[in-house]
Amino acid sequence: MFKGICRETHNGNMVTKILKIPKFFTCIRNFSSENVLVEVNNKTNTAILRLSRPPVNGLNLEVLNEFESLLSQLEQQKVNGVIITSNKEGILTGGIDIAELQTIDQRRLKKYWTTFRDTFLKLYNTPLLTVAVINGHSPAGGCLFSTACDYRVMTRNYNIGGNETQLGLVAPIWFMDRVADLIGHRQAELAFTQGKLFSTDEAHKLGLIDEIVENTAEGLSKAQIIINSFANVPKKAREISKRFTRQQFLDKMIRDTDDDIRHFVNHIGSNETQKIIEQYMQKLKSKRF
Ligand SMILES: CC/C=C\CC/C=C/CC(=O)SCCNC(=O)CCNC(=O)[C@H](O)C(C)(C)COP(=O)(O)OP(=O)(O)OC[C@H]1O[C@@H](n2cnc3c(N)ncnc32)[C@H](O)[C@@H]1OP(=O)(O)O
Repeated sequence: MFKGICRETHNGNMVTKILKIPKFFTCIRNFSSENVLVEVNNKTNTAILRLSRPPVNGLNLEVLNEFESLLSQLEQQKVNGVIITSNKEGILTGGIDIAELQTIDQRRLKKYWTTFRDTFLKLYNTPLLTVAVINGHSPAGGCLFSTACDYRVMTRNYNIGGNETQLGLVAPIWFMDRVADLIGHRQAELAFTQGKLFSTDEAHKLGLIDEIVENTAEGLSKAQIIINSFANVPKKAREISKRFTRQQFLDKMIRDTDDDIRHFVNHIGSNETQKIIEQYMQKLKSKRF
Protein backbone atom coordinates (compact mmCIF):
# COMPACT_ATOMS: atom_id res chain seq x y z
CA MET A 1 0.00 0.00 0.00
CA PHE A 2 1.06 3.58 -0.71
CA LYS A 3 -0.22 6.47 1.31
CA GLY A 4 -1.61 9.51 -0.40
CA ILE A 5 -2.96 12.78 0.96
CA CYS A 6 -6.25 14.28 -0.10
CA ARG A 7 -7.55 17.68 1.01
CA GLU A 8 -11.25 18.44 0.78
CA THR A 9 -13.80 20.82 2.27
CA HIS A 10 -16.26 19.38 4.77
CA ASN A 11 -18.99 21.65 6.24
CA GLY A 12 -16.90 24.65 5.22
CA ASN A 13 -13.73 23.31 6.90
CA MET A 14 -10.64 22.04 5.07
CA VAL A 15 -9.89 18.46 6.14
CA THR A 16 -6.90 16.33 5.26
CA LYS A 17 -7.47 12.62 4.67
CA ILE A 18 -4.80 9.97 4.44
CA LEU A 19 -5.68 7.67 1.56
CA LYS A 20 -4.42 4.14 1.15
CA ILE A 21 -3.62 3.47 -2.50
CA PRO A 22 -3.15 -0.15 -3.62
CA LYS A 23 0.25 -0.77 -5.20
CA PHE A 24 -1.21 -2.05 -8.49
CA PHE A 25 -3.07 1.23 -9.00
CA THR A 26 -0.90 3.32 -11.32
CA CYS A 27 -0.88 6.99 -10.57
CA ILE A 28 1.50 9.82 -10.17
CA ARG A 29 2.27 11.34 -6.81
CA ASN A 30 3.66 14.86 -6.79
CA PHE A 31 5.43 16.63 -3.99
CA SER A 32 7.06 19.59 -5.64
CA SER A 33 8.76 22.52 -4.00
CA GLU A 34 8.83 26.05 -5.34
CA ASN A 35 11.64 25.56 -7.85
CA VAL A 36 11.84 21.81 -8.26
CA LEU A 37 8.96 19.65 -9.51
CA VAL A 38 8.83 16.00 -8.51
CA GLU A 39 6.54 13.30 -9.77
CA VAL A 40 6.77 9.66 -8.83
CA ASN A 41 5.18 7.06 -11.04
CA ASN A 42 3.60 4.55 -8.69
CA LYS A 43 3.83 1.74 -11.24
CA THR A 44 7.55 2.03 -11.97
CA ASN A 45 8.34 3.71 -8.63
CA THR A 46 10.62 6.07 -10.56
CA ALA A 47 10.84 9.78 -9.79
CA ILE A 48 11.28 12.60 -12.27
CA LEU A 49 12.80 15.67 -10.71
CA ARG A 50 12.49 18.76 -12.91
CA LEU A 51 14.34 22.01 -12.26
CA SER A 52 11.84 24.79 -12.68
CA ARG A 53 13.20 28.23 -11.91
CA PRO A 54 12.83 30.71 -14.78
CA PRO A 55 14.57 32.04 -16.69
CA VAL A 56 17.53 29.62 -16.68
CA ASN A 57 17.12 27.35 -13.62
CA GLY A 58 19.94 29.28 -11.93
CA LEU A 59 21.28 27.40 -8.90
CA ASN A 60 20.62 29.78 -6.05
CA LEU A 61 20.57 28.82 -2.37
CA GLU A 62 16.86 27.98 -2.39
CA VAL A 63 17.07 25.66 -5.41
CA LEU A 64 19.99 23.81 -3.85
CA ASN A 65 18.23 23.40 -0.49
CA GLU A 66 15.04 22.21 -2.14
CA PHE A 67 16.90 19.79 -4.39
CA GLU A 68 18.77 18.26 -1.46
CA SER A 69 15.66 17.95 0.66
CA LEU A 70 13.60 16.35 -2.14
CA LEU A 71 16.36 13.85 -2.84
CA SER A 72 16.35 12.90 0.87
CA GLN A 73 12.60 12.34 0.67
CA LEU A 74 13.04 10.11 -2.38
CA GLU A 75 15.71 8.13 -0.53
CA GLN A 76 13.25 7.57 2.32
CA GLN A 77 10.60 6.48 -0.16
CA LYS A 78 13.11 4.02 -1.64
CA VAL A 79 12.22 4.83 -5.24
CA ASN A 80 13.77 2.62 -7.94
CA GLY A 81 15.46 5.53 -9.66
CA VAL A 82 15.54 9.29 -10.06
CA ILE A 83 15.59 11.09 -13.39
CA ILE A 84 16.92 14.64 -13.22
CA THR A 85 15.95 17.04 -15.96
CA SER A 86 14.65 20.54 -16.72
CA ASN A 87 11.08 21.68 -16.96
CA LYS A 88 12.22 23.97 -19.76
CA GLU A 89 13.50 22.27 -22.89
CA GLY A 90 16.64 24.11 -24.04
CA ILE A 91 18.28 24.78 -20.66
CA LEU A 92 19.11 22.19 -18.01
CA THR A 93 20.56 24.97 -15.89
CA GLY A 94 22.66 28.09 -16.46
CA GLY A 95 24.78 26.88 -13.52
CA ILE A 96 25.32 28.93 -10.41
CA ASP A 97 22.97 31.89 -10.19
CA ILE A 98 25.60 34.57 -10.61
CA ALA A 99 23.71 36.87 -8.23
CA GLU A 100 24.89 34.49 -5.46
CA LEU A 101 28.50 35.34 -6.35
CA GLN A 102 27.99 39.10 -6.37
CA THR A 103 28.92 39.73 -2.76
CA ILE A 104 31.99 40.17 -0.61
CA ASP A 105 30.07 39.09 2.49
CA GLN A 106 32.25 36.17 3.60
CA ARG A 107 29.53 34.56 5.73
CA ARG A 108 27.10 34.58 2.82
CA LEU A 109 29.72 33.16 0.41
CA LYS A 110 30.65 30.46 2.91
CA LYS A 111 27.02 29.49 3.39
CA TYR A 112 26.41 29.35 -0.35
CA TRP A 113 29.49 27.28 -1.13
CA THR A 114 28.84 24.87 1.77
CA THR A 115 25.31 24.31 0.47
CA PHE A 116 26.52 23.94 -3.11
CA ARG A 117 29.06 21.29 -2.08
CA ASP A 118 26.59 19.49 0.20
CA THR A 119 24.00 19.30 -2.56
CA PHE A 120 26.54 17.92 -5.01
CA LEU A 121 27.71 15.40 -2.40
CA LYS A 122 24.14 14.34 -1.69
CA LEU A 123 23.60 13.56 -5.38
CA TYR A 124 27.01 11.95 -5.84
CA ASN A 125 26.66 9.82 -2.74
CA THR A 126 23.02 8.79 -2.94
CA PRO A 127 22.41 5.03 -3.03
CA LEU A 128 19.56 5.71 -5.49
CA LEU A 129 20.05 5.13 -9.20
CA THR A 130 20.26 8.53 -10.88
CA VAL A 131 20.01 9.43 -14.56
CA ALA A 132 20.46 12.96 -15.91
CA VAL A 133 18.33 13.81 -18.93
CA ILE A 134 20.24 16.86 -20.13
CA ASN A 135 17.59 18.47 -22.30
CA GLY A 136 19.35 21.76 -22.93
CA HIS A 137 22.48 23.80 -22.31
CA SER A 138 24.38 22.73 -19.26
CA PRO A 139 27.31 25.03 -18.56
CA ALA A 140 29.48 24.98 -15.41
CA GLY A 141 27.37 24.01 -12.36
CA GLY A 142 24.90 22.25 -14.68
CA CYS A 143 27.64 20.06 -16.09
CA LEU A 144 29.01 19.42 -12.61
CA PHE A 145 25.69 18.20 -11.22
CA SER A 146 25.11 15.90 -14.19
CA THR A 147 28.52 14.28 -13.60
CA ALA A 148 27.25 13.25 -10.15
CA CYS A 149 24.59 11.02 -11.73
CA ASP A 150 25.06 7.35 -12.62
CA TYR A 151 24.16 7.89 -16.27
CA ARG A 152 23.74 10.85 -18.63
CA VAL A 153 21.68 11.20 -21.79
CA MET A 154 21.61 14.50 -23.67
CA THR A 155 19.51 15.99 -26.44
CA ARG A 156 21.21 17.22 -29.61
CA ASN A 157 22.49 20.71 -30.39
CA TYR A 158 23.23 21.98 -26.89
CA ASN A 159 26.42 22.73 -24.96
CA ILE A 160 27.90 21.24 -21.84
CA GLY A 161 31.17 21.74 -19.97
CA GLY A 162 33.09 23.92 -17.55
CA ASN A 163 33.29 27.44 -19.00
CA GLU A 164 34.54 29.10 -15.78
CA THR A 165 37.96 29.99 -17.22
CA GLN A 166 36.26 31.91 -20.04
CA LEU A 167 34.55 33.99 -17.36
CA GLY A 168 37.87 34.69 -15.62
CA LEU A 169 36.96 32.31 -12.74
CA VAL A 170 38.58 29.07 -11.71
CA ALA A 171 36.39 25.97 -11.46
CA PRO A 172 36.69 23.96 -8.24
CA ILE A 173 39.32 21.26 -8.36
CA TRP A 174 36.75 18.58 -7.57
CA PHE A 175 34.78 19.55 -10.69
CA MET A 176 37.97 19.09 -12.70
CA ASP A 177 38.56 15.73 -11.00
CA ARG A 178 35.04 14.59 -11.75
CA VAL A 179 35.29 15.52 -15.44
CA ALA A 180 38.74 13.86 -15.61
CA ASP A 181 37.12 10.67 -14.22
CA LEU A 182 34.82 10.69 -17.24
CA ILE A 183 36.96 11.97 -20.13
CA GLY A 184 40.51 11.38 -18.91
CA HIS A 185 43.07 13.73 -17.43
CA ARG A 186 44.52 15.08 -20.71
CA GLN A 187 41.14 16.03 -22.18
CA ALA A 188 40.02 17.53 -18.87
CA GLU A 189 43.20 19.62 -18.70
CA LEU A 190 42.57 20.98 -22.20
CA ALA A 191 38.89 21.57 -21.49
CA PHE A 192 39.35 23.48 -18.22
CA THR A 193 42.31 25.57 -19.32
CA GLN A 194 40.25 26.69 -22.32
CA GLY A 195 36.91 26.96 -20.48
CA LYS A 196 35.50 24.75 -23.22
CA LEU A 197 31.82 24.05 -23.77
CA PHE A 198 31.29 20.88 -25.80
CA SER A 199 28.50 20.22 -28.26
CA THR A 200 26.33 17.17 -27.57
CA ASP A 201 28.27 15.19 -30.21
CA GLU A 202 31.66 16.20 -28.82
CA ALA A 203 30.57 15.41 -25.27
CA HIS A 204 29.39 11.97 -26.41
CA LYS A 205 32.64 11.20 -28.25
CA LEU A 206 34.66 12.11 -25.14
CA GLY A 207 32.44 10.17 -22.71
CA LEU A 208 31.19 13.21 -20.82
CA ILE A 209 27.69 11.95 -21.65
CA ASP A 210 26.66 8.36 -22.29
CA GLU A 211 23.98 8.64 -24.99
CA ILE A 212 22.41 11.13 -27.38
CA VAL A 213 18.63 11.44 -27.71
CA GLU A 214 16.47 13.53 -30.03
CA ASN A 215 14.18 15.16 -27.48
CA THR A 216 13.08 15.18 -23.84
CA ALA A 217 10.44 12.47 -24.31
CA GLU A 218 13.00 10.10 -25.80
CA GLY A 219 15.41 11.06 -23.01
CA LEU A 220 12.86 10.20 -20.34
CA SER A 221 12.04 6.83 -21.86
CA LYS A 222 15.73 6.05 -22.35
CA ALA A 223 16.33 6.92 -18.69
CA GLN A 224 13.52 4.56 -17.66
CA ILE A 225 15.09 1.79 -19.76
CA ILE A 226 18.41 2.33 -17.97
CA ILE A 227 16.68 2.18 -14.58
CA ASN A 228 14.77 -0.97 -15.62
CA SER A 229 18.02 -2.60 -16.72
CA PHE A 230 19.06 -2.68 -13.05
CA ALA A 231 15.84 -4.40 -11.95
CA ASN A 232 17.45 -7.83 -11.64
CA VAL A 233 20.67 -6.61 -10.05
CA PRO A 234 20.69 -7.28 -6.29
CA LYS A 235 20.03 -3.87 -4.73
CA LYS A 236 22.45 -4.02 -1.81
CA ALA A 237 25.31 -5.25 -4.00
CA ARG A 238 24.67 -2.41 -6.49
CA GLU A 239 24.60 0.20 -3.75
CA ILE A 240 27.84 -1.01 -2.17
CA SER A 241 29.54 -1.24 -5.57
CA LYS A 242 28.49 2.35 -6.28
CA ARG A 243 29.85 3.46 -2.92
CA PHE A 244 33.16 1.61 -3.45
CA THR A 245 33.74 3.07 -6.93
CA ARG A 246 33.04 6.57 -5.61
CA GLN A 247 34.75 6.33 -2.22
CA GLN A 248 38.17 7.67 -3.24
CA PHE A 249 36.77 10.84 -4.82
CA LEU A 250 34.46 11.30 -1.86
CA ASP A 251 37.22 10.91 0.74
CA LYS A 252 39.38 13.48 -1.06
CA MET A 253 36.55 15.96 -1.41
CA ILE A 254 35.61 15.69 2.25
CA ARG A 255 39.26 15.85 3.38
CA ASP A 256 39.73 19.10 1.40
CA THR A 257 36.50 20.77 2.61
CA ASP A 258 38.08 23.59 4.64
CA ASP A 259 40.69 24.46 1.98
CA ASP A 260 38.05 24.44 -0.76
CA ILE A 261 35.64 26.71 1.13
CA ARG A 262 38.45 29.06 2.15
CA HIS A 263 39.67 29.22 -1.46
CA PHE A 264 36.15 29.92 -2.76
CA VAL A 265 35.50 32.71 -0.25
CA ASN A 266 38.88 34.36 -0.96
CA HIS A 267 38.63 33.94 -4.73
CA ILE A 268 35.03 35.10 -5.19
CA GLY A 269 35.11 37.63 -2.36
CA SER A 270 38.10 39.56 -3.77
CA ASN A 271 37.48 42.93 -5.36
CA GLU A 272 39.27 41.79 -8.50
CA THR A 273 36.93 38.80 -8.99
CA GLN A 274 33.89 40.92 -8.16
CA LYS A 275 34.80 43.25 -11.05
CA ILE A 276 35.15 40.26 -13.39
CA ILE A 277 31.76 38.91 -12.32
CA GLU A 278 30.12 42.31 -12.76
CA GLN A 279 31.55 42.63 -16.29
CA TYR A 280 30.39 39.11 -17.14
CA MET A 281 26.86 39.87 -15.94
CA GLN A 282 26.78 42.97 -18.13
CA LYS A 283 27.95 40.96 -21.12
CA LEU A 284 25.34 38.30 -20.39
CA LYS A 285 22.57 40.86 -20.21
CA SER A 286 23.63 42.56 -23.43
CA LYS A 287 24.23 39.11 -25.03
CA ARG A 288 27.78 40.05 -26.06
CA PHE A 289 29.44 36.78 -25.09
C1 LIG B 1 36.82 27.14 -5.56
C2 LIG B 1 35.86 27.38 -6.64
C3 LIG B 1 35.80 28.76 -7.07
C4 LIG B 1 34.91 29.26 -7.94
C5 LIG B 1 33.84 28.51 -8.55
C6 LIG B 1 33.05 29.32 -9.54
C7 LIG B 1 32.12 28.37 -10.14
C8 LIG B 1 31.22 28.73 -11.01
C9 LIG B 1 30.31 27.76 -11.58
C10 LIG B 1 29.15 28.38 -12.32
O1 LIG B 1 28.17 27.71 -12.49
S1 LIG B 1 29.28 29.99 -12.82
C11 LIG B 1 27.89 30.25 -13.90
C12 LIG B 1 28.29 29.89 -15.24
N1 LIG B 1 27.15 29.96 -16.11
C13 LIG B 1 27.19 30.58 -17.26
O2 LIG B 1 28.16 31.16 -17.67
C14 LIG B 1 25.90 30.55 -18.05
C15 LIG B 1 25.59 31.84 -18.64
N2 LIG B 1 24.33 31.79 -19.33
C16 LIG B 1 24.21 31.36 -20.60
O3 LIG B 1 25.14 30.90 -21.22
C17 LIG B 1 22.84 31.50 -21.21
O4 LIG B 1 22.10 32.39 -20.45
C18 LIG B 1 22.08 30.15 -21.30
C19 LIG B 1 22.74 29.27 -22.37
C20 LIG B 1 22.04 29.42 -19.97
C21 LIG B 1 20.63 30.45 -21.74
O5 LIG B 1 20.63 31.21 -22.91
P1 LIG B 1 19.29 31.97 -23.35
O6 LIG B 1 18.15 31.02 -23.38
O7 LIG B 1 19.61 32.69 -24.62
O8 LIG B 1 18.95 32.96 -22.17
P2 LIG B 1 19.64 34.37 -21.84
O9 LIG B 1 21.10 34.30 -22.08
O10 LIG B 1 18.89 35.44 -22.55
O11 LIG B 1 19.40 34.46 -20.28
C22 LIG B 1 18.12 34.79 -19.74
C23 LIG B 1 18.30 35.64 -18.50
O12 LIG B 1 18.99 34.86 -17.52
C24 LIG B 1 20.17 35.53 -17.09
N3 LIG B 1 21.19 34.49 -16.78
C25 LIG B 1 21.67 33.56 -17.57
N4 LIG B 1 22.53 32.76 -16.93
C26 LIG B 1 22.58 33.21 -15.64
C27 LIG B 1 23.28 32.79 -14.48
N5 LIG B 1 24.12 31.73 -14.47
N6 LIG B 1 23.09 33.49 -13.35
C28 LIG B 1 22.26 34.55 -13.31
N7 LIG B 1 21.55 35.01 -14.39
C29 LIG B 1 21.72 34.34 -15.54
C30 LIG B 1 20.56 36.37 -18.30
O13 LIG B 1 21.39 37.44 -17.91
C31 LIG B 1 19.21 36.84 -18.77
O14 LIG B 1 18.77 37.87 -17.90
P3 LIG B 1 17.92 39.11 -18.46
O15 LIG B 1 17.66 39.95 -17.26
O16 LIG B 1 18.82 39.78 -19.48
O17 LIG B 1 16.72 38.51 -19.07
